[in-house]
Amino acid sequence: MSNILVYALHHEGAINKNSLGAISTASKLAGELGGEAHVVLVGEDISDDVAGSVGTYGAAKALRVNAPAGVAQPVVDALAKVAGDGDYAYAIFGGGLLGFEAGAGLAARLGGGIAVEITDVRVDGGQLVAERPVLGDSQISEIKFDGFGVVVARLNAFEPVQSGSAVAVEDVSVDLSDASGKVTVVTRGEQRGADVNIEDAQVLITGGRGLGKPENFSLAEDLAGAFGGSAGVAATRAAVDAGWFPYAGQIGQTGKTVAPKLYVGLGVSGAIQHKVGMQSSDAIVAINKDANAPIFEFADLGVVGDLHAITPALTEAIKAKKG
Ligand SMILES: Cc1cc2nc3c(=O)[nH]c(=O)nc-3n(C[C@H](O)[C@H](O)[C@H](O)COP(=O)(O)OP(=O)(O)OC[C@H]3O[C@@H](n4cnc5c(N)ncnc54)[C@H](O)[C@@H]3O)c2cc1C
Repeated sequence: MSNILVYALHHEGAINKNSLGAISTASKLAGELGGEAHVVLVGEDISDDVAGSVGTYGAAKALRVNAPAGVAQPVVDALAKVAGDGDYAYAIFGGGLLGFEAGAGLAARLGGGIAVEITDVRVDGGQLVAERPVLGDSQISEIKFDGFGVVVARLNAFEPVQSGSAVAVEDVSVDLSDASGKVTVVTRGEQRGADVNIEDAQVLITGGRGLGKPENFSLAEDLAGAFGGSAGVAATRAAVDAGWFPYAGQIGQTGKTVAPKLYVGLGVSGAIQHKVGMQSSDAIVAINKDANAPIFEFADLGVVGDLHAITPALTEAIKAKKG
């Protein structure tokens, strides 16, 4: 039997969407391996409702560890303890910086292997095979583990799928290592003070340097507003570096990876470092005045023209269509 451990990140009573995706994926894979997905939650005030809710995404067990949240070392201690007490072959993390840190620590602690930025995992010959895009996402490498395997997903790679019902919560007592007390979370908040969540948006309007000035992000906001609730606004690094938009909303190699149903680029050239963060979008629309802009090479629909004229007209058209 091969059970799979999952680390679930939570904040203010909600489990992180990427963690929910990891739970759903782990539960499906564990089923194929003849095992179960067991979820570890680390924190000081996790309610029964929050912890037990992991069962609704397929987990067979919710294991709650009373330890500081938000830093890697207590997570490593917690997962290593649970892994040592049970029959586990793999651990899956939903992505993000804490997942990288804790995943690497866990692999080192258990003498296992780690694969990061994973976009898919399957069972083959009774073991997990993880897929990792390489060379600017132009190729896929396949990774198998010799011993305990830690899989850290790329953000938004694993979709949360509801299945099952809430489970009883088991409290696990963990002796924290000395290193666990060496780092304390002082405060939490978005970098540069912005509250921008681009990963959950179904429609993302992305502003690039072609917007010309920060005030013109209102064009992107108006268009997102016309689409409605699930739409958001994001930016290229050029726009972020210019101080036009918060870093939390940056798509790309040094920003976030997104996969909305619809991506609309306003004055975005489509540099490779931007492309790697948005190329998994279901549909890509680009408005750019330069017919040779690289974004037209991978856009599903390209509009060559001045965004200042086209975007307000598009916003009105969407509003009219939506009534
Ligand atoms: C190590 C490294 C990491 C990086 N990481 C990232 C990253 O995470 N994310 C990221 O986005 N970039 C990243 N970059 C930067 C990247 O290489 C590009 O410089 C950046 O993506 C360009 O942003 P842009 O498309 O907004 O600007 P530009 O490349 O300047 O493009 C602006 C576009 O707007 C068009 N335009 C201008 N005026 C109009 C108009 N009136 N109407 C319509 N179109 C118009 C132009 O034709 C042009 O194509 C990184 C670079 C490096 C070296």
